[in-house]
Order: sequence, then structure tokens, then C-alpha cells
Amino acid sequence: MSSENRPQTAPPVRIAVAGTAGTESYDVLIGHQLLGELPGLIGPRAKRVAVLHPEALAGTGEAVREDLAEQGYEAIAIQLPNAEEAKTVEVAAYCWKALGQTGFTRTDVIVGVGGGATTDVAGFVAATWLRGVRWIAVPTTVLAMVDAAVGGKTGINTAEGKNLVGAFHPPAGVLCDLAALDSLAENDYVSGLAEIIKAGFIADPVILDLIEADPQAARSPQYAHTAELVERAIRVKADVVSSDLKESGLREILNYGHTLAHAIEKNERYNWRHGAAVSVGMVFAAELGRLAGRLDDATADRHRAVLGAVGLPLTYRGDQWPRLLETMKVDKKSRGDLLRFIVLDGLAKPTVLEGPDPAVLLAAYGEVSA
Ligand SMILES: NC(=O)c1ccc[n+]([C@@H]2O[C@H](COP(=O)([O-])OP(=O)(O)OC[C@H]3O[C@@H](n4cnc5c(N)ncnc54)[C@H](O)[C@@H]3O)[C@@H](O)[C@H]2O)c1
Ligand SMILES: O=C(O)C(=O)C[C@@H](O)[C@H](O)[C@H](O)COP(=O)(O)O
Ligand SMILES: [Zn+2]
Repeated sequence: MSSENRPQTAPPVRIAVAGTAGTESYDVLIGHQLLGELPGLIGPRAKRVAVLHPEALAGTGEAVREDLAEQGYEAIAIQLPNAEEAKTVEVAAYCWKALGQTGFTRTDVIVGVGGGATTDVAGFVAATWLRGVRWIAVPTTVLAMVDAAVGGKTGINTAEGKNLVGAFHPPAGVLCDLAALDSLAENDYVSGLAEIIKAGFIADPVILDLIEADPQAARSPQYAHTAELVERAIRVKADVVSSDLKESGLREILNYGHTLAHAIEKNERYNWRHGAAVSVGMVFAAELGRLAGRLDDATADRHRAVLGAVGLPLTYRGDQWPRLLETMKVDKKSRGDLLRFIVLDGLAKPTVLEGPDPAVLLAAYGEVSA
């Protein structure tokens, strides 16, 4: 794999995601100017295409729609609110209405152009419309490229918590155009680094080495190793979901740091970016692993070092523990009254910690309390 950012004329890197549980395999493409791939992925049977995009990408959404209309599709654009505000049942219902009014049939196709919030909703609308239509992800944030758009987890939030309603519905293809990252706000870019770092801790420590080599430079998509980081993180995710689409086992490792993260996001009424919450969640999980006697001090400390070096948060409000604990009980990994966390037995050795002693949980939270 090249350690340099790829020239814009180079052919895209293609990472295959195997189909499991009766789903088809698909490719994740990483490169530049990939929209020419869309008609091939949409396929010959589609008459209508709906392009779902966030408000921030109104121009891009319209450009994609126009391009598809020129190719002969009846193409509509559906604008969603930015970020987490899109992940509601009301927004999904707005999309269902637009599809109904357009006469969208089972051979028609949805294209989600945007960050993880947009691709989560686009996939969810695709999963639910007529009980499932084809969809294509065009992720435009680093987080969506390396994580949200790959693997077919789609969904929305409810008042009770994050991603509580959803479906496993893999896309027909994922187009990661690295040029999209140039317009991303710095805090959104850095937030996405949290999921890349997660991939480093659970499976591919070279990711950590590349970021630690120059954490300041790694905060920008212009970093010499950005393409390699994106590619490595996608490979981690693709490998996992290729063998366990429906999270019956291995896929739980991708939830590293997320048990606390989702509770923080809900507590902050989704005003924290997902990646920022995952950063605190991973420091917490590392402390939990250490206190449970699973994780060595050096690897636990490395979490704070690398996440802090790129500017991600490491702490959260100490007085919020009772509320966070309550929310964590409806985490999707919970079984009955049993709380379950992903922790590390060592670098790149993720495992499940079931029903930890409440005193250990509280002590781990003490280590991330501000
Ligand atoms: N399905 C999964 O497997 C999975 C995995 C990880 C995260 N997620 C979800 O992804 C979401 C977070 O995604 P995110 O970090 O991409 O944030 P986001 O989708 O909320 O996007 C952040 C902001 O950037 C804007 N934006 C998007 N692309 C842009 C661009 N190229 N230039 C300028 N602005 C742009 C968006 O409109 C938004 O305002 C969360 O809801 C999280 O739960 C899902
Ligand atoms: O793909 C997965 O599986 C993950 O857990 C990836 C996470 O980064 C992602 O945030 C996911 O949406 C969380 O899933 P959830 O099932 O805990 O809602
Ligand atoms: Zn995540």
C-alpha cells in the first residue's frame, strides 16, 4: 500500500465486501472523480433515482441529480437537515412521502451523498421503502468513508437513544471521493479520526503508528498518509462485516468505545459529534480493560496519548454518571440486565467484558471525569 496520497489520475482502490446472510457482495472504491461509476451501480432496471443529501451539500446533491437526469433517469433530490437532526422518524417519513409522490418502485434506487448521518438515513429509507430497495453510498466525510457507509448498518435515533431503530441493509456500492474531504470543517474531519483510531486499536496498529508520526499533520486531509489511513480503516471494517453482517459475534468489536459514546451523545442532545464521543468512550473502555485486569498500562495510556494528540476530547462531565449508566442499559449489546462492553486484552485483541462490577465501572468513569 502506498504511504503517499494517491495522484488524482490513479485508478481507484477497490475493496470488496463479501455478502453474508443472503446479501450481495459489493465494492468500496477510494479515489477521485468516482461519480461516473454511479450509472453502473444503479443498474439497467432503475427508472427513478432519489439523491438524499444534507443541507450543507445542496450544490453537490443538485449536481449529482442533474448528472443522473442527463443520463435519462427521473432523478429527484431530497434535502435532509445537517448532521444528527436528519436521523429522526420525521425526516424518514418526509423521504417516504417524496418517494411515494415520485412513484418509486422496487427497481428504483436511492443514492445517499453526505456524512454518516445522511448515509444512515438514506440506507434506512432504502431498507424500509417497499421493504427494501437498492441504495448506493457516496460518503463525503472521513467518518462516513471509513465506517458509516460500509457494512449496511442503517438507522435513526429515538427519544430513548441513539440508532435504536434501524435495519441491516448493505449498499450496492460505496464511492469514496477523497476530494470531498477538502471542504469539511476541521472539527468534523478530526471527529472522523476517532473511528480510524478505533480501527487501529482493535485491529491494525499501523494506523496508530501513522498518526503518531505527525498527529498535527494528521488533523488535515492533506496529510501525506490520509489515503493510506482511509484505506486501512476501510479494510478493517470490510473484513469484519464480510464475515458477520448482523452482529452475531465478531462485528461487536466495531462498537469499541461506543457504549459510553452513545450515552454521551444522547445526554448532549446530539450536539457532540459522534467521533468526539467515541474518543471519550475509547478512553473509558481502555480504563475499564485496565481495571478489569485485561489491558496493559502502556496500551491503555496510548489511547489518551494518540486521541489527545489529534485534539479529540478525553473527558466528560463527572456528575453525569447516573444518567449515562441508565442510557447504557439500552445499548444494543446489552442482554437482559447484563451490560456488555468491548475491551482490549492487548493491542488489536478486542474481546467482550460482560457484566462488570459496578464499582469497576464507576472507577473507570472516574478516570474520564472532568
Ligand atoms: N452505520 C454505521 O455503521 C455508522 C458508523 C459510524 C458512524 N455512524 C453514524 O454517522 C454519524 C456521524 O457521521 P459524520 O461524522 O460523517 O457526521 P455528519 O454526517 O453529521 O456530518 C457532519 C457535518 O458535515 C457536513 N458535511 C458532510 N460532508 C461534508 C463535506 N464534504 N463538506 C462540508 N460539510 C460536509 C454535514 O452536513 C454535517 O453538518 C453518526 O450519526 C453516527 O452514528 C454510523
Ligand atoms: O458497524 C458497526 O457495527 C459499528 O458498531 C460501527 C460504529 O462505529 C457505528 O457508530 C455504529 O453505527 C454503531 O452501531 P450501534 O449498533 O451501536 O448503533
Ligand atoms: Zn461509530
